[in-house]
Amino acid sequence: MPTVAVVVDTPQHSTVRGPLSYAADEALPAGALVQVPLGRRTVCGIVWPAGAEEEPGVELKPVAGVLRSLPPLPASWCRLVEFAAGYYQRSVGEVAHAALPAELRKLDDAQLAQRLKKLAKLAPAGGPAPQLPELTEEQVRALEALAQGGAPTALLHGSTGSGKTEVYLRAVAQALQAGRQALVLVPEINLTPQLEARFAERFPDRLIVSLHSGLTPAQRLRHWLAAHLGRADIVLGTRMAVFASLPRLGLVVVDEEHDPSYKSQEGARYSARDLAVYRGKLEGATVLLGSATPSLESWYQAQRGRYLKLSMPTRIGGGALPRVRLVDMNHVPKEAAFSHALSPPLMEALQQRLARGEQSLVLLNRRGYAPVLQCLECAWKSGCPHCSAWRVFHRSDRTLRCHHCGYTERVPRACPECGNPDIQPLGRGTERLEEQLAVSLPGARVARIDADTTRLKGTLESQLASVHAGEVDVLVGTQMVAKGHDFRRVTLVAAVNPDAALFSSDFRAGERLFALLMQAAGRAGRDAAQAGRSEMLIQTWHPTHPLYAALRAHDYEAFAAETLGEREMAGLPPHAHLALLRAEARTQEAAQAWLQDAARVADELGAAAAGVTLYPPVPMSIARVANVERAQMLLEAASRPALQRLLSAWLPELHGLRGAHKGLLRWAIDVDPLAI
Ligand SMILES: Nc1ncnc2c1ncn2[C@@H]1O[C@H](COP(=O)(O)OP(=O)(O)OP(=O)(O)O)[C@@H](O)[C@H]1O
Ligand SMILES: [Zn+2]
Repeated sequence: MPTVAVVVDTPQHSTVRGPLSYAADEALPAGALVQVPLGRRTVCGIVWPAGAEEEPGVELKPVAGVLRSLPPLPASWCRLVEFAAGYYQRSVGEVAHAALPAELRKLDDAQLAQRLKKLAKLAPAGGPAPQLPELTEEQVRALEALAQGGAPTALLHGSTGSGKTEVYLRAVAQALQAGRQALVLVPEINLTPQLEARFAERFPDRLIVSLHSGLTPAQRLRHWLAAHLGRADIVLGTRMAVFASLPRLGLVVVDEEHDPSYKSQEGARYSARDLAVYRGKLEGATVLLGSATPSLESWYQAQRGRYLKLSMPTRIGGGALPRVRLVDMNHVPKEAAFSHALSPPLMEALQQRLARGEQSLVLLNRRGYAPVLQCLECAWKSGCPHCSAWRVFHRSDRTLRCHHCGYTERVPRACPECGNPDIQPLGRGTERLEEQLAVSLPGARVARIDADTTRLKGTLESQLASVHAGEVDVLVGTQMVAKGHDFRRVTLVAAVNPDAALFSSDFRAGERLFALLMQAAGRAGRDAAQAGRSEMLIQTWHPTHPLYAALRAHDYEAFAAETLGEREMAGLPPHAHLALLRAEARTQEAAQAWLQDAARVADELGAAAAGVTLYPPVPMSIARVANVERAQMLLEAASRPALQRLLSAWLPELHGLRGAHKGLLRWAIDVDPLAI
C-alpha cells in the first residue's frame, strides 16, 4: 500500500510539527484534501508533496476519505505555506489549515460536489463596455516599464491622487489578456467595496471575487473555490487573500503597501506584503507594490535596485498638493490651546471653507470623548481594574470602556473613591472634538467617522456616501478617513494633535506618523479646480521638527533618506533584522523569568557567535491586559539567514522549557515585528 504524507492542523505547541504518514489504497496526488484519523477524531488533512518520516515496523492508519471532486492544491501553494511556516516559525499544518476556508474542512466529498454545482451561480457583473480614460504620460511610462519586466517586483511610488488605481487596472487587464489571474490586496476591508465597484465596472465580463474576514463562511468558501478552480479572474482581498489558491496567478497588486494591517498580529504573524513578494518569485508573477509613502523596507529595496522603481509624482489634472501650514501651539492663547484644542488659525480656516461651501477633514487619532475621567477632589482616575491603562469615557452611551480588554461600566455619578460629584474628562477624543466643533461653528454640518460610528454593517458606506454627496461640511475622524478615499470637495485637512508619535519609544512611530499625515494631506484638493486653495493645517508644539519640515515640502524622499540614515547608524530595519519573543504570565516576574531562561538557551546555542544580539526582557508598554502580565525580548541580527537559523534551532527547545515555569500562560515569536 502506498504511504502518503498528510499535513493536519496542529496547535503551535503540539509535538507534531511536520506531516504524518498514512496508508492509502492508491497513490494520491500532492495537494489533495483527505480525511484522516487523528487520535479518536477524524480530521481534514492535505496530502503533502514530501517529507513524512517513515517509521519502520509501525502499522500506518489508512486515509479515511478523499475529496475527489476538488482539484489538488497547486504545488506552489504548498511551497508558499511551507515557506511562511518556516519563516514565521509556526507549524506547516497550522498555516496550511488557517489558509483554507473553515467550511471546506468540514465537508465530505458528496457535500463538496453539491457546493461546486452551486458555483455556477457566480457570474460576472455584466454591464456596458467601460470608458477608458486616456492615460497620463506618467501612467504610460510606469506601465511600459512594468511590462518590460526585468525585476519581478516593482514599487510604484505615486503621489496621492496621481492615479495609481488606474495603473493597477491596466496591469490587471494585461495579466488577464495573457490568460492569467490577478490578486489585488488592500489593507482594510473598508476599502474593498469601492474597489470592487471599480473593478466590476472596468471588467464587466470577468468574474471578480473578494476574500476578507467580513464574508460569511459560505461566501468565503464559494469565493475561494472560484479562485482555486480558476473561474475567478480577479481576487480582491485583505491580507488573508495572499494565501488564495490561484492556479494561473500572473499579477499581485499590493495597494498602500506601507500599511501596518498587512502584518498579522496573531497566529503566524506573517506579512502579506512580504509573502506576496515571495509568492511572485515562486510563481513567476509580477508583484506591484503601490504607495504614496512606501514602507522604508520597500523603499530601500527599490533604492538598491532589487525592486523596479516606478514614479508618478504628478497629480491627475495637474493639481497641486495642499499647502502645509504649521500652527505653533506655543503661540496660541492658553484657553484655545488647552480647553478646546482649536487654535484661531484652524477656526479661521474652517470658517473660510464653510463660507465657500467646501469640506474640511479634521483628524484626531483617538476615539471616545476623553481618554480618561478624573476626580477634582481626590486623585481618582478612570483606570481599568484589569489592565495597566485608563478607561476611555464614551459620552454617547455614558460608559467607561477599556480599549484593551473591553471592560465596560456605566459612568459613575460621583467619584467612586471620595463621593465628589465633580468628575471631569481629561484630554479629548473624536466625540468631544465633534461636539466642540459643532458648538464653535454654528450651522455647520459636523459628522464623525471612527470605529465607534461604523460598528454596524453598512454604516461606513452610508456615512462616506453622505460625505461624497456634500451633506457634510466638517468631517471628524481617526486614521480611518485619512487613507484611500477619493474625496472630491475637501480643501482643508487638519491634524489637531499629532505630536505624541514624535517621541514614542517605537522606532517606527515617526515613519507611521509621516505616512498618516501625508495620506491625510492627500485627501485635500483632489479636484484640480480646487487644488490651488487647498491646505493642511498641523497644530504642533514642535514646529521645528524635521518630520514636519519634510511634510511641508511633500518630500517623502528627503524623509526616507534621513530616516534610513538614522536606521543604519542605529542598526535598525531595514539595515538589521528583528524578532520579538513575547511571554504572558500571571506575574511580570514570571514572564520575564521565562524570557531569561529562553535567553540562556539562545546563548548555549551560540547566538552571540552567530551575530544575533539578545536584549534584556522588558515589560510591554501596556504591561497588563485582562489581568495578564506581558513582557518581551528583542533579538537583532545584521543577517536575516543568521537570525532565521538561530530561531529554527531555538524555538523547538523553548517548548520544553515550559514545565519549569508555573506562572507562564503563553508565549509567541514575532518575526519582523512592526510595533516594538
Ligand atoms: N488617466 C486619467 N485620466 C483622468 N482621470 C484619471 C486618470 N487616472 C486616474 N484618474 C482619476 O484621478 C483620481 C485619482 O486617482 P486615484 O484615486 O487612482 O489616485 P491614487 O494615486 O490611488 O491616490 P491615493 O494614493 O490618494 O489613493 C480618480 O478620480 C481617478 O478616477
Ligand atoms: Zn482593561
